[in-house]
Amino acid sequence: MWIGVVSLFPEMFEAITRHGVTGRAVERGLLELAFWNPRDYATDRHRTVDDRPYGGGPGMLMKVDTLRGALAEARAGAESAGHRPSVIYLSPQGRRLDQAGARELATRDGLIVVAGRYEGIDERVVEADIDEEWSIGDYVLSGGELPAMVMIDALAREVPGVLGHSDSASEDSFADGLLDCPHYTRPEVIDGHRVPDVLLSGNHELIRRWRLKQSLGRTWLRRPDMLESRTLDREQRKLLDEFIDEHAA
Ligand SMILES: c1cc(-c2cnc[nH]2)ccn1
Repeated sequence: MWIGVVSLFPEMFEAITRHGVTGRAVERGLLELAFWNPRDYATDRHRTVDDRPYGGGPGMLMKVDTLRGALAEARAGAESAGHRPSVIYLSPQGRRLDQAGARELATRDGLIVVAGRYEGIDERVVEADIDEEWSIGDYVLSGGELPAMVMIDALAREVPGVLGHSDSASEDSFADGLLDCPHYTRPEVIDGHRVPDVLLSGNHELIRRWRLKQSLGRTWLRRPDMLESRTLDREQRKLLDEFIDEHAA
């Protein structure tokens, strides 16, 4: 998947281009990131990239001409790579990113992701140049780079071939709308606390049912809202009822 990034700090993205699942996806050509820095489109001696807000008040905005210069080149880059990308702006005013949203974004014919800095960007640029605003949560950060990396990491895992058999996405509970079950690894006992016997049994069907029951139970306890929008099948209903009975006991 082709992703163009407009950012004043492209070097931040080494966190995903040089490490882990996303780093390997880039190496294998399954994920392609290209960067355009508004500072490269500054024409003044100080290479200015911010500007004062009309109406006064604290803080600055991204300078319009340098931002739009980078955006125009990113569009040209997408076109020459044969893509017709959606242009995404990361902001607290956007649609909340969740697993379904990541899955949807992974199907697009490329993305251009705009990472804002300062107090953000001119509203006329949002209206003219941005297709969709997306948020990773209700908090204000120092810029859009970390949210952009969170979004790219989440959608990259949905790109066919990115996750190998050793990765977990197929088991990822969020992938099926539940919280994840507890996980255990060596040693068998930590401070007197043993690994649940079922996980040592070698009985894969019992283990599958235990893990599903734990996911359902955890979701019921910690995120009941996720269950409201979900129809449980017969097995899931039975396992959750068992969990609730055991929890009440
Ligand atoms: C997306 C973007 C942001 C953000 C961008 N710049 C400051 N905060 C916060 C949450 N989700």
